[in-house]
Amino acid sequence: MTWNYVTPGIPDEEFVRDEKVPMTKEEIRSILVSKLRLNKGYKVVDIGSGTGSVTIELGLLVGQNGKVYSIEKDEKALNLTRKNIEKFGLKNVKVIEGEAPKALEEIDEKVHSIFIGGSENLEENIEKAKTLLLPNGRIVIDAILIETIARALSVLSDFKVEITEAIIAKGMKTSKGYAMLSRNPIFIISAEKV
Ligand SMILES: C[S@@+](CC[C@H](N)C(=O)[O-])C[C@H]1O[C@@H](n2cnc3c(N)ncnc32)[C@H](O)[C@@H]1O
Repeated sequence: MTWNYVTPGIPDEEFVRDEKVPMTKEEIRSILVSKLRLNKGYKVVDIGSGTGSVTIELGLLVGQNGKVYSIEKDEKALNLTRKNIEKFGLKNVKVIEGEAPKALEEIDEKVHSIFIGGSENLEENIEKAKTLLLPNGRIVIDAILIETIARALSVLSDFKVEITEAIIAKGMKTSKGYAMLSRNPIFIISAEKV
């Protein structure tokens, strides 16, 4: 299927995937993208792009005058990010190969929002991300571990913070009807520069 929409929450099956590379699921992507508060022409960063699913959502939303910097350190994941960028025909993404925060040094302009989906070097990444943000810029982090919330909060005292827990269940058709299957709860930390 060709994807002709800018609505967030692209179905998971639209992406080129590999079971060894974890992907942020479509409902979670919808929430976190809304927390990034985007507009056409915005410049955004995806730290730990994995399959590239968030990068693709961001690229479609900011449009051709916007820009997405997509950072990934793992070769297999990078390969998937590139394949998905190609599949969705995006021309507004710059893929940066390497580990943040060092890889963030390749970004030579201020940005509106930064998404952190990879938790390695989290505190350092948040500190570096702060220096790249425009006024009222936002940092959004998604996490599986409750410890990640504490780590993020330890370096966000100068930001206005909101924490959301998303608990999603999906219907699975059985012979008797739909049974709801729960997925892992995900924490979404949204922080705004004040
Ligand atoms: C949970 S996955 C991200 C999933 C991604 N949002 C998606 O939908 O496919 C986390 C990714 O972040 C990467 N990562 C973790 N810490 C990183 C860092 N400091 N710099 C660059 N990549 C990082 C990992 O290699 C992994 O691919």
